[in-house]
Formats: sequence, C-alpha cells, structure tokens
Amino acid sequence: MSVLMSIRSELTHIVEALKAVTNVDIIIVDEKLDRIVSTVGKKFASGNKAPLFSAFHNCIITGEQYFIEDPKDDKICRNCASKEICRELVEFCIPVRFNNEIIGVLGMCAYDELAKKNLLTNKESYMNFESQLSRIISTILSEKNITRKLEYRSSELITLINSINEGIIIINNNKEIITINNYIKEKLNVKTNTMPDITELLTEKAYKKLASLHFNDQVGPVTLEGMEFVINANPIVIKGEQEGIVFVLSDFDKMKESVLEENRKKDLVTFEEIVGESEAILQARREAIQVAQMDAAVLIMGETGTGKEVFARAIHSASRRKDDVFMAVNCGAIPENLIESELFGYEKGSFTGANSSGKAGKFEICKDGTLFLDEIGDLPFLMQVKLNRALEEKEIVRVGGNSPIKVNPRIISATHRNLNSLAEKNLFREDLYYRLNVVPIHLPALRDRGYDVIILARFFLNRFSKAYSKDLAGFTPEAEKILMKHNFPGNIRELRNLIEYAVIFEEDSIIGAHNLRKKIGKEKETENLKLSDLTKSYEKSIITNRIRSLGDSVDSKKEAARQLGISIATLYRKLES
Ligand SMILES: Nc1ncnc2c1ncn2[C@@H]1O[C@H](COP(=O)(O)OP(=O)(O)OP(=O)(O)O)[C@@H](O)[C@H]1O
Repeated sequence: MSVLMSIRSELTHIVEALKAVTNVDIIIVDEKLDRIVSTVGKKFASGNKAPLFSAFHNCIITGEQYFIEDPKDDKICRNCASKEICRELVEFCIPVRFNNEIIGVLGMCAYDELAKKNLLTNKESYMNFESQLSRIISTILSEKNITRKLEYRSSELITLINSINEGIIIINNNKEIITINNYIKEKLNVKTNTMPDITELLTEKAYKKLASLHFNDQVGPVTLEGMEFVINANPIVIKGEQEGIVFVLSDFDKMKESVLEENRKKDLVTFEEIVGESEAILQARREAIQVAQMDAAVLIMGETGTGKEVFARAIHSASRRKDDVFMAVNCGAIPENLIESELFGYEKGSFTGANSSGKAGKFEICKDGTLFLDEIGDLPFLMQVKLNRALEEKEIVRVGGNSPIKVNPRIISATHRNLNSLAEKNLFREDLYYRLNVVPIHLPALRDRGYDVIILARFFLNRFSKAYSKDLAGFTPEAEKILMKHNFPGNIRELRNLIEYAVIFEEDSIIGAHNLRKKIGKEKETENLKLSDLTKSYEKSIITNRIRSLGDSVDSKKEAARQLGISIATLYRKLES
C-alpha cells in the first residue's frame, strides 16, 4: 500500500475542504499514478489511474509544478494517453513530498468557466501551496504512525492481560472498571454488559483495606466466588497524578502450591528412606512415626549431621499436613535483627532494605503446614518471648504492622544443644522449652550406631555411583575397618561427603582404604594406635560429648563427672591426656 493510500481517509477530508474553498476539483494520485482521492467522481472516463505521460505523470518524474492554462495545446500534455478525451480547461499539478521524496501529485482541475476563473485568479497563492501541502501530509503521517503504534501497544497489552493466569482489573479515578481480563470474567463469573461495582467484585472490606494502604499493597487471601485470592493493588501514576488503579488477583492455592512444589522438589523424605538398623535409630524412628499423625510439637535433639532435618521432613510427610507446606528456618544462621521479619514477615517499608510491597513470613506461608525451627537453642532471647506468644495465641503480627494474622503451623524444632540445661541457666525461656518439647526425640551420634556406618556407607555408595556414573561394587575390608573406626564428629553428613569423595576419586571397581585415608587425614587414623591409646581417645570422646550436652560451665563438668562416676580431677586429667 502506498504512503498516500494509508492516509486516504484523512486526505479525503482535506480534498473536500479544498474543493469547498477553491471551487475547483481536486485529485490526488500516488507515485504509481493510482488515484487516491478525487472530487471528480465518476466524471472520469479512464479507470482509476491518471493517464500515462499526463501532467500528473510528468510532475512525479520531474518534481516540478505545472500550471497548464490550455491542456490540449500545452507541450506537457503532448504525449498524454487521454489527450483526446481531456475535458480540463485549466490544470495545476503540485508534487507531494514526504522525507524529500515525491510520493504523489495533487491536481487542481477546472472543468467549467467559473472554476477556470478561480484557478487563474488565485494562481500565485496556489503555487505557494506546495510546501504547506507537504507539511500537512507529514503531520498526518506522523500522527498516523503514533496512532498505529498506540493501537499496536494497546492490542499488545490486551492480548497480554488476557493470556496471563492471574486476574487483572483496572479502574479509573471514578471507581469505574475500565479493563477486566478473561481470567476474571471466567473465575468471578463477570458479564461485561452488566459490569459490577469494584467494591462488589473485590468485597467492600478488601477494597477499604487496600484504600487504607493507598492502593499500593496487597491484601488477602480474600474469598471470592469460593476461591481464595491475594489482591495486589498498584496505582497508575501519570506525571505525578494518580489516574487509576490496577488490581492483580492471584490464586492463593496456586501460590501455596508453588512453595509446596519447591519444597517437594528439594527434599521429599519418608521414613522408608531413613537408613539404619541400630536399636537407637529404630527407636527414634518408631517414636517419630507414632507422633507424626498427631499435631504435637516435637523437639529433635542430636549432634550436627545426625539427620534432624531428615526426621522433621519424614514426620511432615507422614502427617495430616503432608499436602501443605514444610518450611525450615535455621534460627542460628539468620542475623538477630532479621529473624523476626523472617518468621513473622513485615509490612511495606518497615525497615531499610525491606521489599517495597511487604512480605509474608514463614509462619504466614506455612500457617497450615509444618514449620521446622532448626538450631532453636540459638534463637535470641527476645525472639523466644515473641515465638512463645505466637505459639500460645496462634497469631502473629508482621513487623511494622498492627493487624494480627491467624496461623497454626505444626512446630518441629531441633537443637544440638542441651535446651534443658540452657533453660535451667535462664538462657532459654522455660515456658518455650516446655511448649516445644512435648515429644522429645533423640538422634544418636553416628559413632554410637555401630554397623549403621557400613549400612549408610553402602547406601551413599549406591547413590553417588549412580550420580557419577561409576560402577563401584562396595568397599574393601580395610576400607570398612577405617569407616568403623572413624569417630565421625560431623556424623552422617561427614560420612556422606567422605563417600562422595571416595566415589569420585576411586579408580578401582571397589572403594579401597587409600581415598578414605586421604580425606580423613593421617592424623585421624587410629589403626596403628595401641589399645591404651584407643581407650584414652574413646574415653575422651565420651566425656566431651557428655559435657557438650550439659553445657560448658564448671557446674556442667562437675555434673558430667558425677554422671560418669568419676571425680572432677579424673575428668580433667582424661580430657587433657
Ligand atoms: N538416616 C538417614 N538416612 C540417609 N541419609 C541421612 C540420614 N540421616 C541424615 N542423612 C543425610 O545426612 C545429611 C545431614 O542430615 P540433616 O541435615 O538432616 O542433619 P541435621 O542433624 O539436621 O544437621 P544440622 O544440625 O547440621 O542441621 C543429609 O544429607 C541427609 O540427607
């Protein structure tokens, strides 16, 4: 389509206006001589094109104006294809330019004496019309371009908001709904011919709440047509003035589902996957299975890497809450000033660095799920008070907020510290300790699990052989001996890492002692030690563990000595040996 054809309707208005003012007929052709508009109508005999070699044609070729006072005799018209049938008394051709190119011709033609007189009288002023004409065409074209871009943008936006899987409602400052996407029409059963009021659609309560938040925050979940939505409001601001509001409605179930999915992918653990046959681990498993079905708080105690989180996940998977969220928070790893917002969330702008739209905390996200509070013994004292209150009242208040939010997560906590003795020393709130410790589960250290070391080692060998595409059949007797003798202060995590290392570096078809030794370190090897040295080291580890579980004070050491049936002096001597 030629440039002029693309603005045909605009040109029609111009041509009609010109005809009204000048009383002469106007014809516009494009660079291919196609007539775009004409006031002459059907009076033309020869089709839709201007004749070849006509004044129009010459004007396109040369870019010059032609004022022809006697068309039949003028040399410009000598070769015109329609010369014989030409009825024009006077003809004036002006080239139409855009971006310095000739894109067509505007012709002013007189077919009667009155028009002829008019054209001749105003010849001078019409001859100056060329530059104005080009300006008008340029303006129309750039406006047309902007309009086309706007139309494109608008249809792009409509397509976009109709293809997303969230609800979009846009209102103007008079609270009138101006856009609503297909998702909302379908989910909230909205008929566009009877557009409801925005407060009816979002509920009066949710609308008022968003209004109190200056339409720059979120509320929810809000139940609409039986579905739960989180409603996010954002003002449309143009040059500093609010011109309307966009509401985005997200399906709360789906939001939860995505958190769930994330967790499922991360680690879905069942009791079947908890490896080990030692009496200590079987006992812990039995207790955990029994308590899983109940909603009681569980406190899992054990050294680092003994599988506390694995147990917590398995309890969740076997509980009534298994289809809801499981979330783990490491109370010892989060800076003290952030722990409250991590657990309870925060309102918009409540502290520097906070997300501008506020954020739900772990309690809110898994309000019906399981919250695993790892390293609970490291929770700052002030937070212990707040946590205790939240558990007691089953509601939390976001940092910087004032409305309470109902929450009811099942709490499983874990610690490698002795909470009882911390509570006795007033380092851990007693009321919180009792609230968390409804069902205690003790996980044994790996060194106390006997042959489980080999069972677990084989389990990890199998897992990592697959992961690294290695064909490893097992361990040499010497390698098994090293595993059985090693103390494993890092417990199952250390064993897992050790086996992964050995799998990567083993060049034989069976894991030998060499790579295990390399990783454990020569100094930790015990096989060349005498029985007396081994006994000493074993005694030392028993004493250290007992002290670790009781606390590091002098009193704790006295208590450890009492429990082990030795004097405090013997305890110190054995520790120093
Ligand atoms: N019984 C088990 N069977 C198989 N793998 C296990 C078992 N127990 C723990 N693991 C593995 O050992 C590693 C450590 O477990 P986990 O993180 O649960 O320990 P933890 O006691 O919570 O550690 P920390 O106190 O350091 O947080 C994980 O890789 C886990 O998969």
